Amino acid sequence: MGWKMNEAVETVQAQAAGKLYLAGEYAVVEPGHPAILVAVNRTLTTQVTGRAAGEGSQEQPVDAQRGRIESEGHPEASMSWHREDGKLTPDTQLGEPSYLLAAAQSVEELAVERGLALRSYDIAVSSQLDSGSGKKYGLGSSAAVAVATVRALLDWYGLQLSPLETYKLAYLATGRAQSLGSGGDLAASLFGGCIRFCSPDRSWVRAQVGSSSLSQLITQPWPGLQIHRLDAFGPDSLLHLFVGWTGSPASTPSLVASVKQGSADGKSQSYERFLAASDACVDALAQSLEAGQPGAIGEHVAQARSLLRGLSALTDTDIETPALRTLVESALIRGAAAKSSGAGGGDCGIAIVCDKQPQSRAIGQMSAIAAAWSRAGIEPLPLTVGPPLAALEPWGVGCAATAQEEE
Ligand SMILES: Nc1ncnc2c1ncn2[C@@H]1O[C@H](COP(=O)(O)OP(=O)(O)OP(=O)(O)O)[C@@H](O)[C@H]1O
Ligand SMILES: C[C@@](O)(CCOP(=O)(O)O)CC(=O)O
Repeated sequence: MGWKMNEAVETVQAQAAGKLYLAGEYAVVEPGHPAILVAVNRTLTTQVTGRAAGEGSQEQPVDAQRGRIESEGHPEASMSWHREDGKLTPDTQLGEPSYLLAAAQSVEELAVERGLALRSYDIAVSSQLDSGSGKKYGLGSSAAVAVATVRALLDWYGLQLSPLETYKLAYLATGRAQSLGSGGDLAASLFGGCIRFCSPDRSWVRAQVGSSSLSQLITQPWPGLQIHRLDAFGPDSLLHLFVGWTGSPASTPSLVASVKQGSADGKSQSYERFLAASDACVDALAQSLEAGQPGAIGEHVAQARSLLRGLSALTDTDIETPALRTLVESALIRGAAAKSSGAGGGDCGIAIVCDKQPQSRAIGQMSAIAAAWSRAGIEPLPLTVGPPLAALEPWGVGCAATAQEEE
């Protein structure tokens, strides 16, 4: 992030990373249940540029302010805006709720609470998370657009929030556009690297929204929410993440809704068993990732896969599609740990390979997996785990007692 001065037109920009789930999918939607996520080394950038003199200039009174929001490849989220009663409002009604708009409106609401004058500006979003030719990879583009836009506009208005407060603001913003996800995607996108994440109690958060200001809400502890850094996939790590794309996009909200519905009807005991087993599996995997133990990593990734297959059968939801199964099995027979990533139903699968020594056998193993995937119509994506982007407490001994946000 930074300021560029250009004849009184100010520009500020912020980036957010794409994400992938390694384990704990679906369980993490329930408050307090953990998942492991990584940020990838591809980002989305939001740029905010002040309007020069003329119509909609930032010097004009609030109600005369105007701007344009443009996201490359996303006409549904691009719009011209004006103000109604001070609120940033699209000139024409949008066909669907917009994460980008919700992010901008949330930061402005905070700015007003903190007594700042609203200004007018244009927003431009560019992304490395879609292919540009309409391909959707499942790298968390909606979370990244929310995080990058919140960060850029906070900077634009000179509002200084901690990373955790910024996370909460992005979570509240996305809740205005969609209300089913865990918020793990936002955490990976904002904090970068590899994290262990437990979702906040969404109904508690929702109940606070009416009665607390944004300022109060983002500074309060949130029950259930835990975000810790995992020391895995760093520059000296022997672990490598490998990602394949099945070529078919999936709708996370409808898969999550299907699992919710399927786990409700008289199946609560089996679902509770799934949650408990997932918690144990995620924490065992977190430990083995931090310790860099290939055998244990393989065992726990296999267990996470098998738990998802059980959930799939329990709830009649197609999580590991035939293409994902091919992706996983062709990585397994080449010695990697592998499973679907995220909600499944398409999108991406992951494989983890481990060098015996730095740069030893993994390169050959990875090219064998890439070749097998390509032959099977799976596209290997040239991704690695991205660097940490904001400071976080490490996970580890005693972490349950130091959970950041338990009341
Ligand atoms: N670059 C972007 N700019 C503006 N809006 C975006 C952008 N990317 C995604 N969105 C919005 O987010 C919503 C969901 O997008 P999409 O299904 O592609 O991704 P996603 O939620 O990130 O899914 P996944 O987590 O599987 O990647 C859509 O309404 C879309 O308009
Ligand atoms: C199924 C779920 O646990 C993971 C979804 O991951 P993805 O967006 O499909 O990569 C949902 C969530 O955590 O919001």
